[in-house]
Amino acid sequence: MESFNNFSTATATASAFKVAEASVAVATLREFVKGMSWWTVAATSLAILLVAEQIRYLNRKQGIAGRAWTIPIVGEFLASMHPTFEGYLAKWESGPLSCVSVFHKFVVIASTQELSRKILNAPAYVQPCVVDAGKKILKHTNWVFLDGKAHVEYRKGLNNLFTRKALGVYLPAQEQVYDEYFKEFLAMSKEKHVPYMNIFREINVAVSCRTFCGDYITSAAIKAISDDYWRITAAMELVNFPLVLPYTKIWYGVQARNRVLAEFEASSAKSRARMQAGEEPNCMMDAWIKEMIEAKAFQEKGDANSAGHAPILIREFSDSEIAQTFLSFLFASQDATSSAMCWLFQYLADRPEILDKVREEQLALRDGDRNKRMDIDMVEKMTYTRAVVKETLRLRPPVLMVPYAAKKDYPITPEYTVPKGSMIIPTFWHALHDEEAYPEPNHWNPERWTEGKAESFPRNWLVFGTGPHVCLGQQYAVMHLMACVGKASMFLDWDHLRTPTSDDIRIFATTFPMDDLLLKFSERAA
Ligand code: HEM
Repeated sequence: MESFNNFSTATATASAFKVAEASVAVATLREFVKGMSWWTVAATSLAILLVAEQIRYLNRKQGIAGRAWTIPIVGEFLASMHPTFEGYLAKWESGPLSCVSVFHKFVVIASTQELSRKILNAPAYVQPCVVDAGKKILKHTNWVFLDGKAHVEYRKGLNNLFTRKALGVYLPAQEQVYDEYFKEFLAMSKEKHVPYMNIFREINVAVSCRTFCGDYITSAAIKAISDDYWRITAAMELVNFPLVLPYTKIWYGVQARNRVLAEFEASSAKSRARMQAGEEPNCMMDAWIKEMIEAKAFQEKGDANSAGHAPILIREFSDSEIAQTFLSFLFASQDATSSAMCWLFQYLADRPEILDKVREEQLALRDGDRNKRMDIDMVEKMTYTRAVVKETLRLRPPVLMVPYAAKKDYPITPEYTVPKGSMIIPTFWHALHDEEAYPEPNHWNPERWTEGKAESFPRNWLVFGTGPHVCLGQQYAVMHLMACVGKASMFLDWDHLRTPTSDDIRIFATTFPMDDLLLKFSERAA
């Protein structure tokens, strides 16, 4: 007890001294400031803040690559407004871990396969980071913002939409869209080469809407969604005005989002009625709603579903939740799939000997009859066409990086800890251009997937990410690209007008040919 009292007295005395010291310091500072003009006070405060900013930056940076000092206040904001591929590459090549600062945000970039995989598989430390505009457009209630167990649970309920059986159900609607658009391709570029980047964006919206909503959605509504989607992409800026004021980009984006959601919600209601009437599913909404109905029946009566297994009822989802989920799919798929389609048509036009091999495979799979409709068995046997798609995705990955946020201090290497609150970005370029896995990595060589050793390096295949947030639609995306280009090879010839920038990469959410891809289509003789 005695020693406790002594300790308390000593502590109280020390505290009293500290208070006295602090009061003296404040008084001295006050005297010092008194002799200064307001301008001097303001300038001194600013100088202190700027020095503190640099110290903070250096403390976070430690030994990793990056500027020796950060640009005051804005950091690398201006460079981030107009990103170039060459700028990104220089950053990735500067070190396995590098950093930038944008306003107050500290950003760590990982460029090696090992570090990128490590981040994507570290849900205890990181979670996906969506720009502020993303939350406004997709709505805060969207499932993509869930983390940890809640995310895993929600995702489980969506896996059934991408099974082999389900993918087969969506194919007829997809093929119908290819038929319609191929006619448009022929009409559009009859006279001369035209830029196809936007046209490919449009066909991908149409394929997505038909796959998600089947015939519940009209062609006019799909066209409107395609136009609206531009507004959604345009609103996705790194930094937006914080309020949704009328006639700003973000406001147009939110209006567009509302129209898309209204269409998807109405489709979900129609699908629910048709599935409740016991009809066959032919789109993703049908597949989801049918699974829910069957799971409920199983809970109530113990009936196995039509596939003979006991379905799991995660929970019942409302039309509004279903619509929001499909909005997230449209958001996740639209730019990436359009990017892949551009490069695919470009490379095949530039290398006719490879296109000939695709044609040979496609015709053989149709037993010599190019009019034969596709089914899942046929698509699965497209070995060479798959190699062409994979090689295109490898050489020109649509998604170059995925921003994550550090939930807590993250000791990513023995030497470096990513500070809590930083943005941390795994990147994919180096993994996908690794000399060992892909000799001559800048050469487009589909054979590396059939005869070469590319398939022996699954850890390098980061096109669709990895870990708990790995792309949900990857099988569907590859199947759609194979089916589309395979069918095009049967009915269309296309010529690419090469320009000096055809192989350069334009960053527009994803990667596109710098010259917007100038193509001319003509009908192919039977
Ligand atoms: C070539 C086309 C595509 C590419 C390159 C691509 C790539 C990616 C990447 C890199 C991620 C992040 C993975 C991670 O954080 O580890 C992702 C996530 C996602 N993708 Fe894709 N994607 C494509 C097409 C699609 C399609 C067609 C759909 C749906 C129909 C889709 C749905 C999603 C969803 C829902 C997520 C988030 C998953 C989650 O957070 O759990 N993607 N995608």
